Amino acid sequence: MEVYRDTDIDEIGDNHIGTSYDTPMKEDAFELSDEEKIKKISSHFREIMDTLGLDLKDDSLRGTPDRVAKMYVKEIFSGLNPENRPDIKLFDNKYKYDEMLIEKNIHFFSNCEHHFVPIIGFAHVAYISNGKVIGLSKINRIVQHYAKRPQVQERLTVQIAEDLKKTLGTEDVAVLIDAKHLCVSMRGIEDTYSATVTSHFSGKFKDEATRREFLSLVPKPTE
Ligand SMILES: Nc1nc2c(ncn2[C@@H]2O[C@H](COP(=O)(O)OP(=O)(O)OP(=O)(O)O)[C@@H](O)[C@H]2O)c(=O)[nH]1
Ligand SMILES: [Zn+2]
Repeated sequence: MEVYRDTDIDEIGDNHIGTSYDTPMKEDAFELSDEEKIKKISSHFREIMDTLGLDLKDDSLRGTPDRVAKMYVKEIFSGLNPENRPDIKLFDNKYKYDEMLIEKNIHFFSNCEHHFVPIIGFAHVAYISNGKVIGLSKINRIVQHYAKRPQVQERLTVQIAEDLKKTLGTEDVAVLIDAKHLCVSMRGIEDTYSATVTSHFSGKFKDEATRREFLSLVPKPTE
């Protein structure tokens, strides 16, 4: 009898498992300007509304396609454009601070890439300085940058961790995300209470004691 193993999953159907944590983007993703993208999305969204049977002559609905298009490009999906990655200035760790620094309770809104409805949650991020110190708000800005993309929580977690590692020149980074997916609560299974917890620990945070210290200092995932 054939025994099914979890590792067989990538050979089943076209369920290809990639190795990259990059958001899958087309080669020509940046050929259109923001203004051109807004125009195109607006026209497609008008079609969606029209197909749903909405009267686009109504004065409240008339501007919606433009509003949605602008919101996608300039606001909730602005993190797809690498030019919008925040400028990060590092400082020397003159104070020789050698314990972990935690930026906790970073509240974010993202959107699920499967259903395009919100993911709402908290990120808790920590690092141990390797000589450089990052401005606190820049940690929040990095989280917001990757949150402003269609996402899955696993990728969001890894993208934040990998960016910080590169920026700070250290492997000693931890990221914990506790979030609610509206695609699970407002539709489908309609579970209002479940939440999703993901984490990434690398460098010194792989040590049991360091990981435990981090976990003891951030809020427990909602019970
Ligand atoms: N791993 C992972 N899955 C997610 C995330 N956000 C949403 N999903 C899931 O993605 C899956 C998409 O599965 P499909 O079966 O194609 O979609 P669906 O028919 O709408 O699924 P239901 O939500 O179960 O109705 C769902 O199970 C979602 O709950 C995420 O961040 N990570
Ligand atoms: Zn979803």
